Amino acid sequence: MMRPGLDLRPVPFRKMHGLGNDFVVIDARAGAPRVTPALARALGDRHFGVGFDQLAEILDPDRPDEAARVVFWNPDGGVAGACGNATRCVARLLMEESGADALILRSERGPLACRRRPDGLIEVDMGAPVLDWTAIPLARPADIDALPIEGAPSAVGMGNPHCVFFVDDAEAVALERLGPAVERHPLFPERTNVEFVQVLSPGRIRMRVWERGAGVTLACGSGACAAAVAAARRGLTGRRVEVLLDGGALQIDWRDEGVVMAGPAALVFEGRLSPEFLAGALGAGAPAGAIGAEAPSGALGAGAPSGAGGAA
Ligand SMILES: N[C@H](CCC[C@H](N)C(=O)O)C(=O)O
Repeated sequence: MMRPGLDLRPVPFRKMHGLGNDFVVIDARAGAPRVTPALARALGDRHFGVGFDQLAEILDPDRPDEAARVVFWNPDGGVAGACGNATRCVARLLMEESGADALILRSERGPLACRRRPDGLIEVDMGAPVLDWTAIPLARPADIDALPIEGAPSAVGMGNPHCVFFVDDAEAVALERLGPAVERHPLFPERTNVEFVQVLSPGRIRMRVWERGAGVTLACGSGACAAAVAAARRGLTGRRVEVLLDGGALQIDWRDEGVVMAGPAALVFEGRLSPEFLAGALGAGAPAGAIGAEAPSGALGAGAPSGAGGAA
């Protein structure tokens, strides 16, 4: 039931995807109400909500040279420190809005330089890989190129943790069985995204992914970056590779300045979340300034990171 006094105006959103890794994008700039963990969970439900692999929330920049800040939510209500495919989608939207061919977004991990290439693909510098076990993070010191887990996977951070297995046949991997077990392996205190990689040639790899807080997805940009770094560190590939995902291909180039990813960003539809959906999703409890609150006044809703067990 809708409480009298609740401000449940329709909330505009966009549905986008990068290689079938799909996103709801909510523009919370200019004091618009913020996303909460409860809204992310309700909206992420593919039957009772809209459904997404991640929700990208666009916030006002806090530096004049940056276009916006962006927060990535998983459907379990947790926050992800990085999302490569959604970064390209948000970059595309804001480039179309401003007419610029390049801009800087800021995520939890820092600035992300984005540009539109002449071939129409969106390119993002995802930053340097995190190769220090404390920062990935791992629970204890370990060789990040051969973790003490069956299959001796690699660990790489891209603003979020990744555990990369090298396999002979990526198609044969039981992703839905292995993914959740590795996601919650005690070596990863904030849980982890899980990639299975088959090296096809020094310039091409095949990858399938299980995402922390989301499950099997058709593509993962940060995961493709992590896989490319892990493969190059093992000498299996060069530093430039094409990564073939279930939803299509990404180009990854591990340069001195960072891991540069290029791929498409697609807009599917624009819609509005109905007051009825919001009332059911949020019940009586949205904090001030959040979507569904009594008095949206710009206060920030707080989300616990997926990794900190924020998903209830
Ligand atoms: N799909 C995203 C990554 C989401 C990672 C998220 N599942 C996490 O908890 O870190 C990408 O394109 O990079």
